[in-house]
Parts: sequence; C-alpha cells; structure tokens
Amino acid sequence: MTKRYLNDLPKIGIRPAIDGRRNGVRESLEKTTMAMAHATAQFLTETLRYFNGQPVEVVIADTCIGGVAEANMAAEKFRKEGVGVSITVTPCWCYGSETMDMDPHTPKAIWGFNGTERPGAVYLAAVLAAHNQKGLPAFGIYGEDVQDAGDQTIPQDVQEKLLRFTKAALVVAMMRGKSYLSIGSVSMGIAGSIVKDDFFQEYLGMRNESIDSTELLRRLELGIYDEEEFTHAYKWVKKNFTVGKDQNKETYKRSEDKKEEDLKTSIKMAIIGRDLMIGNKKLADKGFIEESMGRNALIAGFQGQRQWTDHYPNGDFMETILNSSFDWNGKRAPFLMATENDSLNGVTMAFGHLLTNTAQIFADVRTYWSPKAVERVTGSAPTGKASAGFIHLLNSGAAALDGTGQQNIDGKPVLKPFWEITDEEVASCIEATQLRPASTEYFRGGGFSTDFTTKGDMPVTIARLNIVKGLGPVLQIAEGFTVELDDHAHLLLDERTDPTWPTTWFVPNLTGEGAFTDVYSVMANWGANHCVMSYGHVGADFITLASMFRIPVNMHNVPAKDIYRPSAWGMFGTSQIEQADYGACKVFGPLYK
Ligand SMILES: C[C@H](O)[C@@H](O)[C@@H](O)C(=O)CO
Ligand SMILES: [Mn+2]
Repeated sequence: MTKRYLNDLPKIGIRPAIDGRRNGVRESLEKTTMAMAHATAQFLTETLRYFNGQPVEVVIADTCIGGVAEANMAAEKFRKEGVGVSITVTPCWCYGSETMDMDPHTPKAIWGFNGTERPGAVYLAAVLAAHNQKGLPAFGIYGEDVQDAGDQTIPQDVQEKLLRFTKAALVVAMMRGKSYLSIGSVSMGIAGSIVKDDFFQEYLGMRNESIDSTELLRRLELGIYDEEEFTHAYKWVKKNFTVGKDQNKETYKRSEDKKEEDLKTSIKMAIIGRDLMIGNKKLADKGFIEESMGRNALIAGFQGQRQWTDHYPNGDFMETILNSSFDWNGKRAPFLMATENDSLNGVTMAFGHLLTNTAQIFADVRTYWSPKAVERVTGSAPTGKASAGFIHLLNSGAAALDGTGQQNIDGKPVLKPFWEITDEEVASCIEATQLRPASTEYFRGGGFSTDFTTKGDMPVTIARLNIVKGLGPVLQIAEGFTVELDDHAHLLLDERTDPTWPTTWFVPNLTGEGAFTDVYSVMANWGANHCVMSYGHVGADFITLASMFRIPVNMHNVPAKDIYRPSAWGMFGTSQIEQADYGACKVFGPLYK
C-alpha cells in the first residue's frame, strides 16, 4: 500500500499571548506565559492521538505574542508547520484584536487563566468580543476556580474544554482537502446518496469524486489489484470466518461453486475499494501508475443496489471489513465506506471516527419495538433498559465488526482504537460473526452479509446528518445504550427481518421532553433511513464539532452542562440554545463559503 492519505496530519498551534509593555510588565510575565503554553502542549500530546495512533503534534509560537508583529510571526510559523488548530493561552491582560488569530478557517480557542494578580479573564472577554465583532467565532476557556499566579496545573474543567475543543478542531482540519468518493451513483432513490457537492465544498472543505461501478469491474477483470494480497486475504478469510447458513429458498440458492466465486469477488472488491480510496504502490509496479495514486478519499460510498447487486456480489463484505479496525493485514484504522452511497451517513461516520478514533457502526434505523408489540410477538414484555421499548438498528453491509462488542475493558464490552485492540479481541470479533450467503431475493448477484449481534450495555451515540431544502445541513444525535434481548425474543424479532445482517438493539436515553419523550419519539424524529452508531456518550463532541462547521443540531439528549460552542453562540440567546444555534449557524454560514 502507498503511504496513507493524511500523512501530513494537522498540528495544533499554541499562541502564548502577553501584555506587550516592556520595562517591567512583559518581562515579569514571559516565563509564566510560555510555561502555560508548554503545559498545554504537554497535556495535549500526552492525552490525544490522531486516528493513526500517533500522538498529536503541537507547535508553540517562537515568542510570546504582545502585538500584531508577533501575531503575524506566529501565523507564518503555523502556516509553514501545517497548523490546523489554534489555542491562545494567557495568564494576563493583552491587547485583544492586536494579538488574536485572524485565520478564518482555523478553529480557535482562548484559555484565559483565572487568576487575580494579572487579569487573564479580562483579556479573554476582550478578545472574544473582538472575535464576535469580526465574525471569527472562538471558544472561550476559563477555569471555574481561581488559581494562584505561577500555578502550572491545568484544572479539570479547563482540561475538559481543551480536549473537547481540540478533538473537534482536529476533525475540521483533518477533513479539509480530502475527498468523498462515490462508487456508482444514487442507490434506490436514497436522498443521502444524491451527493450534494456544495455541502461538501462549503461546509467541510472537501472534494467530491465520482466513478462508475464499471471501474470495479475493470479492475476485477483485468486483475488490477495485488494478487499476492488477494491470496493472503482469501486464506485469512477461509481460516478465520465461519460461513453461516444459506437461508435462501431452494429455487434462489446459488450453487456452492458460485458462492465460492462470490466470496473471492467480495474479497477482491474490498482490496480494490481500498485501493480506489488511498492508492497502492503495488499497482504502479504492475504498470498501473494512475490507479496506484488513489483518490485521497477519506470517505467512500458504494451504490451497490441495485444495478451492481442485481448482477454481481453485494458490497457487504467490502464495506464491513473496510470499516473495521482490522483485516488480513492486521490492525489498522478503519477505511470509511458508506453503504448505499449514503454520503450523509458517510460524513457522520467520519465525524464519529475522527472524534473517537474507533470504528463506526453504519445501520438502518429499522424498527421501533414498543413493549406492547414485543409482548404480543414474544409472549413477554421487555425488561431492564429495554423495558420502554427499543430500536432495531440493522443494515445489510457496512457495520464494522468492532460492532460485535467483543473488545473489553474490565470485562465490559467496548470499542477501542485499533492500537489498543488485542489479537484475542480481533479473533473474538470474527468468531462472533458469520458470513452469511446474501439474500438472493434482494441481492440477485449473491455475496456475503455479516451476521452478528451487538453485545448489550455499551454506552453509544447514534447520529445522522440531514440536508433540508432552505435550511441546509442539520445534525441529530441520540445517546443511549445497546441492549441484549433473551435468546427467544432475539430470534423471534431478528428472524422477522433479514437475519443475515448485523443487529444492534438500541435504547436512547430519555429526557421526557420533545424528541426524547419516549423511544417511539426518537424513531419518529429520525431524519432518514440510516444512522451511525459511535461508541461512548460522545454527543457533546458531535455538538462542538457541528458548531465549528456551522451545522445546527436539531435534536439531541446531551446534558446542558456538556454543551460547548463558540462564545458568539451565546450572543444569539442563552435560554433557548437550540434557537441560538440555528441563528448563529445562519449568520456565520458555512465555514468555507
Ligand atoms: C436490501 C434492502 O434493499 C436494504 O438494503 C434496504 O432496506 C436498506 O438498507 C435501506 O436503507
Ligand atoms: Mn440501508
């Protein structure tokens, strides 16, 4: 494989701002201000990693920033170093608009030290006012409890804000300049696969590329993939995966020979899909130099249904394995591929993955099961977390195998970044999965779906981007838990749909209000057929990220105390923050407009 796209990952730039008055004031503050920058840098590099497992890289301005000249020197250094995120820190009063970061596309935060000797908070207020007045939204950070001058510890609440801001800001910087690659076009009229290039360009700073599915066919037929890799991958699949029951009616069953061919094609499709996204230097060795380059795609989408799947094996194996944290080459970051070319779910997967570094579960929001309906069908009402009903998340492809919930911390199911996953956990994820011959009534060309059931009791968040005419993109978020049903209920409910697909039973956290009045309301307010499930209660991170892209959040159940947006949002109202969000997003408009 070629070196992966995003090999130049954006760095975090720290700007120590200072009171520029020489002969006393500035000199007395130099050390403390620089120390604050170093403490922040150390905290971030020790805590955060990029999706490839490397610790985040931080650059500190060469001098403290006392005025415009030094602000410019920092900006130049940051440009050369590839800084994509800026954090200004200061323990003292400095000169607002003279020291501020003016780059319109770099997400910005300012930490004003809460002390008494020198007024860091006064600067914070002044510079945020300048940011707001100039239409350059910035996040304010101000510790709740007063610290003594020279105290170099970063209080817990400041740490939380630094992390929430930096994680989201890095996502903005990592997505910029990358591509969404459509393989095929619109799948079955699904709106998310009517790819909106204006949205990608103006909101995310991304490109759109589109290729016909015949490119897959050409590569399959002409052998434009690494045959050695295929042989290795095929052996790995044969050795590790169980092929489950073919549940097709006799008349629609494919022969064993055909299914073996389908499996081979499915594996080749996965290799080719990845090559299309990021390239592969082995292809250049074979004379396919153009193909070896890849397409700088952070996200891809595969139309599949119906023209491809009516004739060729479906994309389920390709989507599942690419989205997982491992394959025949070992553990590695997921390659994001949206099923049914649902670009809006694809982008939501990128948000979730880049925020958490873990694999994402792409799913249909399939069925709301009320307690009454469950009782009618299974003979008993659901209990525990499932007692108020639950939602069946299910789709033929795309759900990462990490979604089995077979990774553990202290005996509890989790999804981990790939570098923390053990070999045993990879084996367990595979063991918990069956490759099932695809339903040939849906997929005439055969293929293999991945059948698993997600472990219960995992804190998770489902999210979805929607585009609304006249409004633009909006994000919806629901935090909740996975649940497990008893075997009897599980089998009855699962068999009613397509049991060859991965199932997750999901229960949202209810607030008793609005869309979170009950489980039914969450389902009823979902904006499309798909969602993305991310591990953890990460709704607050999604909200912060959405505000950076100026995407309003129309529905969420994140506790108010965790909501963190740029200071300007407060200027649009403080009691009805959902309306303030809409107002701010409208006024600021897309980040790259
Ligand atoms: C096989 C079917 O067409 C499914 O793929 C379909 O119901 C969906 O997933 C719709 O999102
Ligand atoms: Mn679907």
